[in-house]
Amino acid sequence: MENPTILITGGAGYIGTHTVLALQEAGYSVLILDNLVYGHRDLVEKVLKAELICGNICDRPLLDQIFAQRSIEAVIHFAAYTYVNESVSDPLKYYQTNVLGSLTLLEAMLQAEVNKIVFSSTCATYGIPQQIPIPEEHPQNPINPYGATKLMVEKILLDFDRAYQLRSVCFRYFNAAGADKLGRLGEDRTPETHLIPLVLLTALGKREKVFIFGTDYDTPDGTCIRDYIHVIDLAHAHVLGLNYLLQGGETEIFNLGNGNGFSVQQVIDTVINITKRSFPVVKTERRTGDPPILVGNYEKVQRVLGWKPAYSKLEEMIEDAWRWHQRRHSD
Ligand SMILES: NC(=O)c1ccc[n+]([C@@H]2O[C@H](COP(=O)([O-])OP(=O)(O)OC[C@H]3O[C@@H](n4cnc5c(N)ncnc54)[C@H](O)[C@@H]3O)[C@@H](O)[C@H]2O)c1
Ligand SMILES: O=c1ccn([C@@H]2O[C@H](COP(=O)(O)OP(=O)(O)O[C@H]3O[C@H](CO)[C@@H](O)[C@H](O)[C@H]3O)[C@@H](O)[C@H]2O)c(=O)[nH]1
Repeated sequence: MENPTILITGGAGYIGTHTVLALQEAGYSVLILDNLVYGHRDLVEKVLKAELICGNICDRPLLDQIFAQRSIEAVIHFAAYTYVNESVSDPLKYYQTNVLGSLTLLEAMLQAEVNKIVFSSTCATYGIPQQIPIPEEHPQNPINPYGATKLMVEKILLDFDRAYQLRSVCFRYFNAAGADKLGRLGEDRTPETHLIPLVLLTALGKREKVFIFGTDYDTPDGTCIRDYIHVIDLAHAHVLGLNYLLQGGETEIFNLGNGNGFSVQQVIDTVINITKRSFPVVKTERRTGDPPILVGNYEKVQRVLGWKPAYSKLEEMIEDAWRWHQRRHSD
C-alpha cells in the first residue's frame, strides 16, 4: 500500500502552489488536481516536483478514478474561479465551478469514504461589514455571486458534517499577497485583475497605468481597504488545519487575515517606495461588488490552531511579490 496522500485541487494556482511547498516541507505526500485554467505546469513540475493530474473537479468519473486508484487521506480544495468582478458579469461560470464542482468533489469523497477536507472560503462571504475587525460569527450577506458561491459550499459542508460526519476546516481568507521568500513561486494569472500584481506589473512596464476603483468610499483616503495576508502564512495555516483534521478535530470555520487594513492608495504608495519606479495612476469609478472595507479578526484560529501571521507588514508582502515578478518577467 502506498503512503497516504493529500489530494490538492487547484494546487497549481497561487495559494495552492505555496501550500504544496509547505506540505512537502512538513513531510506530506501530495497529488495535485488542476485543469490549469490559471495554474502553472512549470511551477508544479520544476519547482514543486509534484504529481499533477490535469483535470476538472466537475469530472466525476475522473474523481472516482483518482479515489479508487490512490490512497487519499484528505483533500485540500482550492480549485475555484476567484474574480469578484467577473462573478457579477458571469455568475453561471461561478455557480457551475465553485458550487457544482465542489458538490461533485464532495460526492466522490463520500463514495470513497474520504471524510476530511480543508476548504478555501473567503471574507467576501461577509458582505458589507457591520463590525471591524470581522469575527467568524459576523452575519454573512455576500454582495457578489463569488461570495455567494463560497457561502453555499460552507453551508453544504456544515450539513455534510451533521449528516455524513464529513469533517471540514473552512478557512475564510482575506486578501492573499506576497510570494515565496526565494522567489520560486508567486502570483501569475492571465488575465490578472488583482491589485498588487497589477501595480507591480505596471511598475515593471508590462502595463501602462494603474486604475483606482473608487475614491469616494467612507475610508480615511476614500479608497477601499483590504486585509492583506502573506501567502506563506496562508500556506502554513493549511498545514495546521490538515494536522488538526488528521488528529480527529471537529469541523471548524476560521478567518485567516492579519488584522490590519491597507487602502488601495497605500498599496500604490508602498509599491512606488519599494520599486523606486513611477507610473500613471488613474482615479476611476467604483468596481461593482466591492465592499468598502474588509479586515479580519483572527483570534479564533490563534486560539484553536495556534496560528498567527508571521509576515504582516505590507512592505514585506510587496517586497516578496516584487522579487517574484522581476524574476518571472525577466526575459
Ligand atoms: N487570492 C485570494 O486573495 C483569495 C482570497 C480568498 C479566497 N481565495 C480562494 O482560494 C482559492 C485559491 O485561490 P488563488 O488565489 O490561489 O487562485 P488561483 O486562480 O491562482 O488558483 C485556483 C486554481 O484552481 C484551478 N481551477 C480552477 N477551476 C478548476 C476546475 N474546474 N478544476 C480544476 N482546477 C481548477 C486553476 O487552474 C488554478 O490553478 C480559491 O478557492 C479562492 O476562491 C483566494
Ligand atoms: O486595478 C485595480 C484592481 C483592484 N482595485 C481595488 O483593490 C481592492 C482589492 O481588489 P482585488 O485585488 O481585485 O481583490 P478582491 O476583489 O478584494 O478579491 C480578492 O480577495 C478576496 C477576499 O477579500 C478573495 O475572496 C478573492 O478571491 C480575491 O480575488 C478592491 O477594492 C479593488 O476595487 C483597484 O482599485 N484597481
